[in-house]
Amino acid sequence: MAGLSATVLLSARDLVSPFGGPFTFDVHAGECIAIQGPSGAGKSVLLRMLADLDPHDGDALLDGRAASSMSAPDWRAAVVYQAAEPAWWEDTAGAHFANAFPAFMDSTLAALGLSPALLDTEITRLSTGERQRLALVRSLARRPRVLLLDEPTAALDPDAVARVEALLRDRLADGMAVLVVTHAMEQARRLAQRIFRLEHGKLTTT
Ligand SMILES: Nc1ncnc2c1ncn2[C@@H]1O[C@H](COP(=O)(O)OP(=O)(O)OP(=O)(O)O)[C@@H](O)[C@H]1O
Repeated sequence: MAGLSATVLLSARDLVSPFGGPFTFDVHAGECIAIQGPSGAGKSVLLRMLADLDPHDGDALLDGRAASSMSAPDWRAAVVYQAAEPAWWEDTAGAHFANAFPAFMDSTLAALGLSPALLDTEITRLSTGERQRLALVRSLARRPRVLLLDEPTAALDPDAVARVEALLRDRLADGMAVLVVTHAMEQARRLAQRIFRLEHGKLTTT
């Protein structure tokens, strides 16, 4: 873990769901952990437990503070989960960014190769890859301490994948932690300091 902060940001403590666990591990500030494993192994459930979105036993801690001692909205503002197929509740992507800083929007859209005009396009008319990158913009606009990404580049071409990874590296350098579920071993090797494998309800480090 050379170059990484020694600061533990997020801790999972005996997290258990009907689909796996107990999971106990620490994530450091600025660290990226990739999670791999077969379809249906429970990778999404693990991320959703960390975001306090799925029922579970055990607890998660942020800066040593237990999720169970915080309100769900406060926890989820700091520990942000991005689904593999994120939901949109307004007609356009732009309507989801009412509170985002213009400078953040300009630089983040440019970094991801997205035209600002896409913000005014109906969500249903956007390509899958455009929606996937706009979902990342939406997640980052919340300024998470920990970002939980569920297959964030599954719909993207190699250039867009490289842009996403570069943007994540920038945020990691600023101290954000990332847990990313990815089936792409090469991506896991490029981004992550540690790679976890989830199979038969158990986590191992590869
Ligand atoms: N709310 C739920 N109710 C019932 N079963 C669920 C629920 N959520 C997840 N599951 C089941 O839990 C198991 C793990 O699902 P999960 O989505 O975490 O798998 P995954 O490892 O992310 O798979 P994939 O790589 O295909 O996305 C699956 O068998 C799924 O059907």
